[in-house]
Amino acid sequence: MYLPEGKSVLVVGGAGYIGSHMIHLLRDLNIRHVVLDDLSSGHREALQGSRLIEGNCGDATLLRNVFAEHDIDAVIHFASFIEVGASVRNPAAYYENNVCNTVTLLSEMVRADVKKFIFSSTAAVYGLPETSKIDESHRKGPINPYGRTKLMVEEILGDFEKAYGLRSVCLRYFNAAGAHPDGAIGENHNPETHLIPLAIAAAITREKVLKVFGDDYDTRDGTCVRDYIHVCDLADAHLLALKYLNQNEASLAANLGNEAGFTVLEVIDAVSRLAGQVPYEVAARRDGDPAVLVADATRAREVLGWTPQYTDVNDIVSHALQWYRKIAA
Ligand SMILES: NC(=O)c1ccc[n+]([C@@H]2O[C@H](COP(=O)([O-])OP(=O)(O)OC[C@H]3O[C@@H](n4cnc5c(N)ncnc54)[C@H](O)[C@@H]3O)[C@@H](O)[C@H]2O)c1
Ligand SMILES: O=c1ccn([C@@H]2O[C@H](COP(=O)(O)OP(=O)(O)O[C@H]3O[C@H](CO)[C@H](O)[C@H](O)[C@H]3O)[C@@H](O)[C@H]2O)c(=O)[nH]1
Repeated sequence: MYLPEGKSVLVVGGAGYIGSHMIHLLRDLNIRHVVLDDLSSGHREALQGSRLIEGNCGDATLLRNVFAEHDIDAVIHFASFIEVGASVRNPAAYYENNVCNTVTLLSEMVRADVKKFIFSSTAAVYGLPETSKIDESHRKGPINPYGRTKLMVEEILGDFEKAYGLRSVCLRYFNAAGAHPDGAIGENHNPETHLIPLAIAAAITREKVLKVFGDDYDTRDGTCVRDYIHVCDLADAHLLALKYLNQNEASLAANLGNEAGFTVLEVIDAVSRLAGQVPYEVAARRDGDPAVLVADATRAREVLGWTPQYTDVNDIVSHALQWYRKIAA
């Protein structure tokens, strides 16, 4: 249903946060897979024994060997640099890794006649929202280099489909959060910039005060609203995207979010209830932060048949908390 008999999926960036949850799911379902990751931000132990080829997806020679040795039917591409602020300070590194290396990967796929691709895109391709919920037809206007790298790859994918017949599913995640409920894997970024793990660390260690970036936005309490989506629900959507590419002739772009927004202060409240009081102070706005980002994920539900399982923010926070306690122990 997901792959033709005997074939494998290549998971690029599978040792990272979201990628490792994909690998966990593939292993649970006995779906053949191999991981390519340069471990620039990923963790070998997050693979829990799945096969790792250590290397960069911009290395054409390595890719040629990977495609020659493994019977790959599809590629899921999680590998990229992910920090909006760093992309503003060092755009060259972001265009190099997120765009140039991806073009090399795509070109080697075409050379090896591998024509199915699932891409980690982002809500950041939309830029400043013009509607309360964002659907896929919303105007694209990224406001930082990170978002532009993702939109560029989406456009490149359109050209590769026309020219070479390479089909893709671009999954535009909103805010990935949470950890595997079995406690085995979770978010381990260094430096960590994401709200939920930082709020948990502040509550547990009480060493650092969480900075709330702005309380003068036009929202119900003045802080930014985001759509937090559980990382296991993201992994499920990739599986459905594999099925989609196996059963359809078309490409697709789909939002992945819970269609509900939480303010920064509401997230702090949820963390405070589960982990203890979060020490915080209001700081200046962070550059490049839209006030509200909430998904309309109708297309993922209707076309892919996706139903998120962990829609309660308390589940998202409690899974992240369980993971935090494990790595802090
Ligand atoms: N975390 C989020 O909230 C979020 C939201 C929207 C989109 N995304 C996208 O999802 C993807 C995964 O995000 P994440 O949070 O798991 O990030 P992550 O940094 O945890 O994982 C990325 C993985 O890719 C690897 N990698 C990076 N460049 C590589 C290269 N050139 N060759 C081989 N491996 C390479 C890293 O070592 C790491 O294991 C990224 O593309 C990101 O842009 C993430
Ligand atoms: O210490 C912090 C960290 C975050 N925030 C706020 O919390 C919200 C969420 O911030 P995150 O850094 O957790 O996530 P982002 O919304 O900035 O970005 C995430 O989602 C984007 C898409 O919406 C991109 O894909 C990006 O890669 C991904 O990290 C934002 O309003 C941010 O200003 C704080 O107030 N204090």
